[in-house]
Amino acid sequence: MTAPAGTQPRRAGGHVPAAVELRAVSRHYGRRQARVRALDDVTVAFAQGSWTAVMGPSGSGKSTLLHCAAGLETVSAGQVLLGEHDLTAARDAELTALRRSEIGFVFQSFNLIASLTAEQNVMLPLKLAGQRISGKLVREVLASVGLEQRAKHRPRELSGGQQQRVAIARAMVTRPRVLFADEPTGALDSASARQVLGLLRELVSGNGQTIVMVTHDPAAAASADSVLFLSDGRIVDHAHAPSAAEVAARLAGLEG
Ligand SMILES: Nc1ncnc2c1ncn2[C@@H]1O[C@H](COP(=O)(O)OP(=O)(O)OP(=O)(O)O)[C@@H](O)[C@H]1O
Repeated sequence: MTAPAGTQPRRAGGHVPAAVELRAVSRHYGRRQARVRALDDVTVAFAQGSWTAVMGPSGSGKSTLLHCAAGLETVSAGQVLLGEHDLTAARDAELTALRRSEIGFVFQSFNLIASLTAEQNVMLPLKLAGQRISGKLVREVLASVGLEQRAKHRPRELSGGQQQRVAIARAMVTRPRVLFADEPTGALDSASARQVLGLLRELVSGNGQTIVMVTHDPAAAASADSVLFLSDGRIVDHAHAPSAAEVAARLAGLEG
């Protein structure tokens, strides 16, 4: 199915290129009777500088979509394009390099390394990518998430919201083309969640960052520019700038 045009907004002066695009992507698990079609012929383009939330009932394929788009999972059919790179045609070494330089990933459970300080966690992707580590850049990225005073703190010395902001700084330090977020506010209280969503908004509006975010929370989804709804591995609905109440109503319709 082709996603509605709103997923790939047009702006004055022409067409906004896609940061990441899925073309007729399917992903199956298992064989024969046990076969599950987690994604079923999904075509969607996420425009540069857009923030899209992905919602749907449990098991509808949200995480599978995110993982396939980020090159963390192979697809059974179709193509995933990250800018000019075809992830589905990339060899392992190229895929690893693309994941390190072009993709940022933020998880519900933060996934920070407990023994490292905030700044060491933020440096890690640069180290892994074999890039020069600039202390100035690391300080700037930590400052951009409001944690310049916490550089030397370890994760256990930080609140959940602060840990997630370190995780966002870590994901952003390589200046990725796309930031993928899997339930980034799922483990946070509502005040910390609002702060993290405010930070994501700044990244999109201030830096033109592209964000694709899976969430179960209608309020979080309503913070994005648009919301895609999945059901049984297919895109079944799309809303542009909906309110949290509209998101909740559409989701209830799918879960019904
Ligand atoms: N490794 C796997 N092996 C077999 N089936 C899988 C695997 N991963 C996911 N699935 C199945 O694929 C379907 C989609 O799963 P996915 O995790 O993408 O859904 P989701 O919408 O993210 O769900 P939730 O909201 O519960 O996290 C489900 O039926 C799930 O059981």
